[in-house]
Amino acid sequence: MPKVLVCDPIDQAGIDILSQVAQVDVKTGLPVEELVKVVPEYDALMIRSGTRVTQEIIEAGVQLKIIGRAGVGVDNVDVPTATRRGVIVVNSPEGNTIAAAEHAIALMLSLSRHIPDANQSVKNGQWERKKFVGTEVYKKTLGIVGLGKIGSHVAGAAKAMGMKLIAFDPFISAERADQLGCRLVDMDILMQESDYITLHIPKTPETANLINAQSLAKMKPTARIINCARGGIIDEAALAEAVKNGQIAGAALDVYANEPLGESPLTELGKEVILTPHLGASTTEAQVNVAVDVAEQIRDVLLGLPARSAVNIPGLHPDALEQLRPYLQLAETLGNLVSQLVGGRVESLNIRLQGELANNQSQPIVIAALKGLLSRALRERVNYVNASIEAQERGIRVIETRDASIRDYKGSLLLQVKGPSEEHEVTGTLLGDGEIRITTVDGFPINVPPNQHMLFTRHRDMPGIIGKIGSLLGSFNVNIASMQVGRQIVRGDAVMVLTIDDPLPEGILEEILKVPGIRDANTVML
Ligand SMILES: NC(=O)C1=CN([C@@H]2O[C@H](COP(=O)(O)OP(=O)(O)OC[C@H]3O[C@@H](n4cnc5c(N)ncnc54)[C@H](O)[C@@H]3O)[C@@H](O)[C@H]2O)C=CC1
Ligand SMILES: O=C(O)C(=O)COP(=O)(O)O
Repeated sequence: MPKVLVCDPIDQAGIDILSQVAQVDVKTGLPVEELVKVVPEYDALMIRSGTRVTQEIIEAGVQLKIIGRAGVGVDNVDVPTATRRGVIVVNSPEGNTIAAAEHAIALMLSLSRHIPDANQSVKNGQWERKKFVGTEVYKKTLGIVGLGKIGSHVAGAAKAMGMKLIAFDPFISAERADQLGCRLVDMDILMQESDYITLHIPKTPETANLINAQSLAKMKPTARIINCARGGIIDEAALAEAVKNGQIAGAALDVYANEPLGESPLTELGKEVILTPHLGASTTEAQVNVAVDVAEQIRDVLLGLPARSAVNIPGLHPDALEQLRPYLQLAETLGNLVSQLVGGRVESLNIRLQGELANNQSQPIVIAALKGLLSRALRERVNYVNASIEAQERGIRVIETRDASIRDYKGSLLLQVKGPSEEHEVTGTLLGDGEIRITTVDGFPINVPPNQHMLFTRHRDMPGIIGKIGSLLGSFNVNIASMQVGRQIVRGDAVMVLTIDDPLPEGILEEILKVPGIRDANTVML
């Protein structure tokens, strides 16, 4: 049974799902050295923001197949190392969107009405109405940095409160911003015009220290900034300084460069600064959402199925993935088959999506074909995560074409593979029930389901050959399950495809090649 290590607190609903297929150990708060020691026995890790999955941990995780982040940000995972090692990294892109957006709004209103300090004052037995006079957000300008899922939800809520919206997001179209009632501006304008600024961008090398002493100096003295995205996007020392000097009116932070926060100039400031301990995703609803979402993906991957939100495999909407899943299997099977026909090194793959398949997103299908193609050489080391990198590093040229006009089947896939000395092509399709059929080999029409043990021959179409092969296999005690011959012209060349119950015994291939009229013979294991 596979083993999953849960390193941060996650909802029981996720643990229940994982337990269907794996032994689940919950060990939260392990120091790195301890994690490096225990990780070799685990097939999967499930984490939140509390665990940093470093290169050292991933490299020690010799069995690791998947790292599941029960949340959005994967900046605490060394994704490039995971990718190189073929470890899938998944997250839950939408599970905590609402929770994080509502927390940002809560912080904005808390800042404008001094709610945390007012609450504390009443609890201390005081009644200080004058001290806590606030300001309204109505008709004030909210500057949203990052108009993705969380930023968009914040925009909707802020709009409903009558705020004016401006946004900075270089990857969002003006039409999308328009739909959300936002005016796209550059970062300088956003800093200058906003009464409130809220950050909803990932932490990347470009966004680190995006808000620094220089940019803070552009803000209005009445303006406030909220960071519910990631620590390290704001220079905390510069922010503390700006608040202290009255250069800006206040700030609310949920995330910090180092967590837990510990000693910081921010904790010494008064009611102008509100600090929460990374609570953006901490709602009952969000925790169930992300735990279930990520646990289901870990379960699927451990069962050999694709993950729907892998951050290091080409993204595909779950519905599209569901529809494409049988074709991924087809592509992988054909890749595996044709690589065995070619025999050794592969120089190029020409992949053609035909019929209705031509209208589909090709990238996952190409990756599946490459995975199949490399599986003989790399075995379980190759997967959907690293197949493209492995192919690239081996210098395999990939050419993709589409032909919607080919209507021999509803949708079919053609793979042409060139090696240094041999070149082969196969086509396959799916039947109504999703069963795979190999429909051509080197241009010869056949109709064969893939089988664990197969024999492919190329021969001259002449009487007696089929009988001879049959007797030869019989003399080696090989049981034939099915046999098919495909030809283009009578007494020209033909292919023969046999499915057999057991692997071919040693030496038999040499005997087959001696049969007059046989030009080529290959065993294939699928
Ligand atoms: N405090 C908390 O507990 C939580 C924090 N988060 C953080 O919130 C961030 C945003 O999450 P989502 O909205 O779901 O992500 P998203 O991917 O939907 O949106 C991010 C947006 O940022 C934009 N962006 C990227 N680089 C940018 C740059 N240099 N300048 C301006 N815009 C840029 C992107 O175009 C995208 O529209 C996450 O990366 C995560 O770090 C997410 C959930 C909970
Ligand atoms: O989802 C995110 O990116 C978050 O920051 C939430 O972090 P958490 O899972 O609450 O440790």
